[in-house]
Amino acid sequence: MSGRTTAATPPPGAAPPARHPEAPAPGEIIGSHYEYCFGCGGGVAHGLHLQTRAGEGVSVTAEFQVKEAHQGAPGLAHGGVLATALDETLGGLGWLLRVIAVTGRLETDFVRPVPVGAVLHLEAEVVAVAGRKIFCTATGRIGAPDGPVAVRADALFIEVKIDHFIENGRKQEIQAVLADPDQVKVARAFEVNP
Ligand SMILES: CCCCC/C=C\C/C=C\C/C=C\C/C=C\CCCC(=O)SCCNC(=O)CCNC(=O)[C@H](O)C(C)(C)COP(=O)(O)OP(=O)(O)OC[C@H]1O[C@@H](n2cnc3c(N)ncnc32)[C@H](O)[C@@H]1OP(=O)(O)O
Repeated sequence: MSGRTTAATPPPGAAPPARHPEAPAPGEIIGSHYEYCFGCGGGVAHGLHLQTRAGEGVSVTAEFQVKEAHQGAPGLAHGGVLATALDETLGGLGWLLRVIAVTGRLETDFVRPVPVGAVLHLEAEVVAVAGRKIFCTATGRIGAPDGPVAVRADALFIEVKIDHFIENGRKQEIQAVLADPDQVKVARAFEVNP
């Protein structure tokens, strides 16, 4: 069952996604975009620590082990945390297109409860692109890449420029990022996008 709305459905005339020639090779790990990202940063003690990997075509995979700090009901993952795992995995698709994009809409189906200790195997792919709008989908399966589907999402990501972060982020973090040459390299990597 899918609760996809028209907002997350590509309009007629949307283009099939094109893998960028400089996209990471299938199997290559896509590094964290920001050390203090709750989804992928190594600097967040109770974060999800997702490590996303490039897949075939315009797709990515990742694994998320549910920890005690991620509970909603006793012994079960919080739905918002699972949505975050889907969102972060979908965010990795920007690296395959070589665009910076943020979540505009995330429509999530919770199909099965996910116990603490379980590993959620996540997969996301771009379905279509229309201008700045990137239509994509993701699933999270319990225990194995072909395990039972626990969560799935349809999403609309919107391409933005670096200024989106510079103009909207809190000053102290933005200044710290701009002072870090490695982080600037990550942020600027997509600016020239033929
Ligand atoms: C130097 C410092 C930089 C440091 C950064 C470091 C690294 C950066 C690299 C990568 C980071 C990138 C991503 C992170 C990766 C993963 C994390 C997971 C992803 C997230 O967690 S990310 C956070 C949550 N996310 C937001 O924080 C967005 C808040 N939001 C906005 O900032 C605006 O809302 C925005 C920009 C989305 C759009 O604003 P806008 O003004 O640019 O464009 P506009 O409104 O015109 O929309 C254009 C077309 O999209 C349609 N549209 C828009 N929104 C829609 C919706 N909700 N439903 C249906 N349609 C929608 C319109 O209807 C129109 O469609 P049409 O063109 O057909 O009319």
